Amino acid sequence: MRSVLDSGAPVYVAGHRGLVGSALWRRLEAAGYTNLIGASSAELDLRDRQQTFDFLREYRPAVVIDAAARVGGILANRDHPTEFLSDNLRIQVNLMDAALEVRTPRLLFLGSSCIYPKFAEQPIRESSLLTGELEPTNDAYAIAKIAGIMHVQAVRRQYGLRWISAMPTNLYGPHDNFDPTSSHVLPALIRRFHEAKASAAPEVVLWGSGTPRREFLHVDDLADACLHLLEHYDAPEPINVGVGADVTIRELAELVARTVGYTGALSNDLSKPDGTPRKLLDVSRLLALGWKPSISLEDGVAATYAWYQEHVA
Ligand SMILES: NC(=O)C1=CN([C@@H]2O[C@H](COP(=O)(O)OP(=O)(O)OC[C@H]3O[C@@H](n4cnc5c(N)ncnc54)[C@H](OP(=O)(O)O)[C@@H]3O)[C@@H](O)[C@H]2O)C=CC1
Ligand SMILES: C[C@H]1O[C@H](OP(=O)(O)OP(=O)(O)OC[C@H]2O[C@@H](n3cnc4c(=O)[nH]c(N)nc43)[C@H](O)[C@@H]2O)[C@@H](O)[C@@H](O)C1=O
Repeated sequence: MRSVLDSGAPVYVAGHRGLVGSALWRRLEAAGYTNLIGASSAELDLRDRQQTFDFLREYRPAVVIDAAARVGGILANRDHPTEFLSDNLRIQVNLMDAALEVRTPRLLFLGSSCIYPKFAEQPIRESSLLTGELEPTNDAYAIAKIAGIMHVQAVRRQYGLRWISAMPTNLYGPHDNFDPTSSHVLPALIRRFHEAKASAAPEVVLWGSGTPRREFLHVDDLADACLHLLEHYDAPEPINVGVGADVTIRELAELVARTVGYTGALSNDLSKPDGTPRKLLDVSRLLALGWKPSISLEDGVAATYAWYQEHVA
């Protein structure tokens, strides 16, 4: 019988048109996978239980990667907690219940570093989960993700399926969301500096104080790590995925400004939230599995800016 990780095995990438899903698709294709399955949210709304069960019953994937979610930056999370909770719970519960019914042997659930307490000890180990209060701007989203981790653990315990969870740090790359209000900081700054340069604006405004620290992983490295985990990781605990280093938002802005070629001033809008002061992941468990990132922040920002110029600007 074919192994679930053979290149001919049907692999369903939920959310295959998004930042993460499209990178997974590229990585799986590059690895020779020939039987990839995907559906847009217009074709298959994973919040709809019947549609989700019909889809999984038809395709019976050997591997499911859950990269479908309602995702957004700090303001989208702060202002739409109801949708971030409800949509994400429904998407992941429907997907996992349907995958359980067809006994999908291997499933990777993607969470986020925001599951950890706001003031977790740095770098954040997986064992910090549920040891303190969450960051209020994204607590609803974090609770949905924590429920997903528990869902994976429950299925493993009760049904013996080899499902796993990974917790990526902040991601960026091609096919990101560059919308000025709903996006994450890195694509937001690429757009803002590009537009400021084009209009010769004297200054660019950063949300918040610029002092929070964030860790950024290029999405192609994340996709590579996901494949590595599907091949080498099989345990109930979620596993962190990051680069093991972080920068301040001010430092990130200076890097993006240099990349874009913007030479004006930087100022701060202190009416916007800072969010978590720091969330550097401890990635020692991942490194011990023999994986490491290969794209530096400088190279990744340059490549993402080139992609933005070609596809969005
Ligand atoms: N971006 C980041 O910095 C981080 C992301 N993650 C996690 O990675 C995963 C993917 O995020 P990312 O790629 O950034 O997000 P995107 O917003 O780029 O992509 C999300 C994908 O989910 C699909 N989707 C959303 N709602 C539905 C629905 N109701 N039914 C079916 N499909 C749906 C979308 O489909 P369509 O395009 O067809 O509408 C889209 O392809 C998420 O679980 C997120 O939590 C974790 C850490 C950081
Ligand atoms: C991935 C992660 O993403 C979110 O958490 P976050 O890390 O706080 O995300 P962010 O990228 O939006 O902001 C990072 C920092 O950057 C500052 N900042 C400056 N200027 C802009 C700006 O223009 N846009 C944005 N978005 N932020 C800006 C901003 O004020 C903050 O201090 C959650 O959705 C969470 O749920 C989650 O999982």
